[in-house]
Amino acid sequence: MTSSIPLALTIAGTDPTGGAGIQADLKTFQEREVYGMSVITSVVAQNTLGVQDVHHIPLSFIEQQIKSVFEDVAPHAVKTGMIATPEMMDIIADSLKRASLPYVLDPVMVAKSGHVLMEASSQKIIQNTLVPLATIVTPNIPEAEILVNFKINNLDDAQKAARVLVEELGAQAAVVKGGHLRGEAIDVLYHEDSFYTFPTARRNTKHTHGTGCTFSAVITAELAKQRSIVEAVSTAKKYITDAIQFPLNIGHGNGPTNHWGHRLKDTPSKREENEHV
Ligand SMILES: Nc1ncnc2c1ncn2[C@@H]1O[C@H](COP(=O)(O)OP(=O)(O)OP(=O)(O)O)[C@@H](O)[C@H]1O
Ligand SMILES: Cc1ncc(CO)c(N)n1
Repeated sequence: MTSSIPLALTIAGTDPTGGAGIQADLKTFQEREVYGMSVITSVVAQNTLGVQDVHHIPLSFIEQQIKSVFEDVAPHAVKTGMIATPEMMDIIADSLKRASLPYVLDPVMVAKSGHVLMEASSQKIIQNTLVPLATIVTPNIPEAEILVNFKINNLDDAQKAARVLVEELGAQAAVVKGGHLRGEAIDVLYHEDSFYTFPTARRNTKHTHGTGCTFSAVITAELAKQRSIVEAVSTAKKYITDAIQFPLNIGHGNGPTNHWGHRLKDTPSKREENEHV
């Protein structure tokens, strides 16, 4: 039975402190009023200070989780986050090919803390298996550099990378996120022969754990509602800006963003409180 309620699925790793991975995705789906579902690839012992340990879920069990979801509650859009090994990529690619639905690929490689979340041997595999299936791929600057194989030092390079991801590597659209460049936080989208830029002021904060997961989860939620790619990226940029703007100050390190930040921007006292943070 097909549902009129938008349904989104995330296939990713976990963050027990709730700022990144599956937990961030589900919070984001909920805030965007989309019913959220999740398939876990790796259980990660991590917090705002870093990654302490990783336990990979056996391949057959990842496959079974995906089967359980699709046999009962077929999603309208899916995203993938942390996929650590080439073998996991292969089985996920097979499932996505069978399902044929909007697919957001967040090519998670390294956590903000510097911990590697994707085996080096997977970096080439992701290029050949998952990028060509993506409705949109959402790398940060270091991830884009690995995928396109050149350095990105400025906006021009980011645009060039977004175009390569589409025209040479086969994604339908690509947004290169500017969180790691200097100056304004500018994201660059390339889709249907056109560039779109989404600039915001860079917030001087250390609480950016899980920004990429949250950003791609919004895009997934919006695609589940059948919004266009440009509209979905624009909504994601606004949502993550609000989530960074109203920090929660949780944890001893790089804390999570505020997934309900978008609800606070119309509250004058909250806005003033955060104006100078
Ligand atoms: N300091 C900041 N101020 C404003 N916007 C930011 C800042 N840092 C990141 N962003 C925005 O957050 C979104 C995610 O970008 P970013 O490059 O941080 O992703 P990421 O590195 O994949 O995140 P993570 O690995 O922590 O999940 C983008 O829209 C980016 O422009
Ligand atoms: C599980 C997971 N996915 C993605 C990231 C990147 O933010 C993270 N830290 N942990």
